[in-house]
Amino acid sequence: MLQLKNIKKTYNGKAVLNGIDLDIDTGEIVSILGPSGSGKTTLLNVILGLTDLDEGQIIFNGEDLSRTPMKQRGFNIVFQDYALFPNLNAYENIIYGLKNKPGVSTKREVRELIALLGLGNHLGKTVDQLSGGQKQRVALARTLVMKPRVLLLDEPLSALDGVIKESIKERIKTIASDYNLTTIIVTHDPEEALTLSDRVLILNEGGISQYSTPREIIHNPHNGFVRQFILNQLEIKRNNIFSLFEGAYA
Ligand SMILES: Nc1ncnc2c1ncn2[C@@H]1O[C@H](COP(=O)(O)OP(=O)(O)OP(=O)(O)O)[C@@H](O)[C@H]1O
Repeated sequence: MLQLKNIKKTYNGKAVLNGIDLDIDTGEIVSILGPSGSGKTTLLNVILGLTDLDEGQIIFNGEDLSRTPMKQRGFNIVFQDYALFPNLNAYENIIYGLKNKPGVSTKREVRELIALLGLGNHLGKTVDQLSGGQKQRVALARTLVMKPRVLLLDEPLSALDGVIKESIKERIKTIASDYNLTTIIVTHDPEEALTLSDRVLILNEGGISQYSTPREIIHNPHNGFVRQFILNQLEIKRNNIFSLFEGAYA
């Protein structure tokens, strides 16, 4: 279990995270959802160890990691822009991290992961020959071969379109369940958060507005912000689609 206790972070005198308390069960998918500037990326970076926290604790399976350097936490992130090495092909990108830590994944495990992510036919392609969805899967594979203890994903679906988005979503769910891997995802899209996650953390101005299952958020929004920001966005999306066809059957 990953526990965040009273996490605080201030930039230039402004509280960006103002006391976040959170428990995430092992194998759970949690989305961090909120408007621009609400502190999503800062929270992700604090968990990763890229950003130091000012106050509070990060406890993983009972071990206090609050001051543990990023590399020793054993958490790993897929960045929004994938950050693949352009001079390497897909396969070389996937196994890159194993050069320094051989044996973390066996050849068989790497093969299984490549099959799971449907990358078998794309291994020889250079990065610029890969589509957005393929790049995302290579980035996921490259991270997963290192067997992170927690997987962090920064806006993993934002650059992808409809069908590809659904396919990546399903793969993320499969990975979290097959590997019992705690997965934390930053998104600004309520639909993504609600359809992908076991629980959704809704941030507003550095504080928790609601932390619940998608079902609970839909049926029992805890406050006006959740209703306004999250549910209204979904309603607007829905109405936009339905208004397109209004009168079509008249
Ligand atoms: N390194 C930094 N130095 C100063 N201020 C920062 C720094 N990083 C983030 N901030 C500020 O902290 C606040 C939260 O930023 P953060 O990037 O966490 O928000 P976010 O919810 O991820 O936003 P977005 O959806 O736009 O990416 C913003 O006001 C931002 O300007």
